[in-house]
Amino acid sequence: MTKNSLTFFLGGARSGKSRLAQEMAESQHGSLAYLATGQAFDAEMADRIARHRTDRGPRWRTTDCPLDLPAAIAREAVLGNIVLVDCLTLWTSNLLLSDADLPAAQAALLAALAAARCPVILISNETGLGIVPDNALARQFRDAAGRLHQQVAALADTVFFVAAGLTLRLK
Ligand SMILES: Nc1nc2c(ncn2[C@@H]2O[C@H](COP(=O)(O)OP(=O)(O)OP(=O)(O)O)[C@@H](O)[C@H]2O)c(=O)[nH]1
Repeated sequence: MTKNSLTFFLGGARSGKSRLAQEMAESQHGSLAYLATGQAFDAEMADRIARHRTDRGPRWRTTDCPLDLPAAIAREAVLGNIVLVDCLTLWTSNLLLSDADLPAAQAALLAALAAARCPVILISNETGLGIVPDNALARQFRDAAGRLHQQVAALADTVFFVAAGLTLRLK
């Protein structure tokens, strides 16, 4: 990982991608910034978030950014921290559910990533491998996530696909 490298971990739910991404960040010297897009809408998610916080330990500083992820990346980049974004999937779904301008938000994210002068590691769920969802919102989500993944992967220096705790290097 170089000073301003961009690394992208893409994989299924519970594939191990968060652990692998965290280990990569923790192997570096420097301050660690965790940008969380998840929101505790119910007790199960609150519980999961609490466990993740404990597992990450005191070296990490966490910022919640369910919507304004590009600004959060820009702030951390100024500080020169190692930035881990978990995850683009929930960010996309948060934007869709809040009726935000998705193409504009995605363009702002790509601009923030291109401008960042610090190592950034991004995590996202590959949700596009199943059959066509039968509701319109799910299809909109799947298409938006797929398009974003292509753009992030094009910008990234390194891209891993994660399955069963193992990585396949795509780029
Ligand atoms: N708000 C908030 N969300 C968090 C925090 N820690 C983790 N999360 C969210 O938890 C989610 C990841 O957790 P899981 O759903 O258990 O992981 P997963 O991606 O399915 O599983 P793996 O592939 O094994 O990483 C991400 O969407 C994060 O945003 C936190 O401190 N605050």
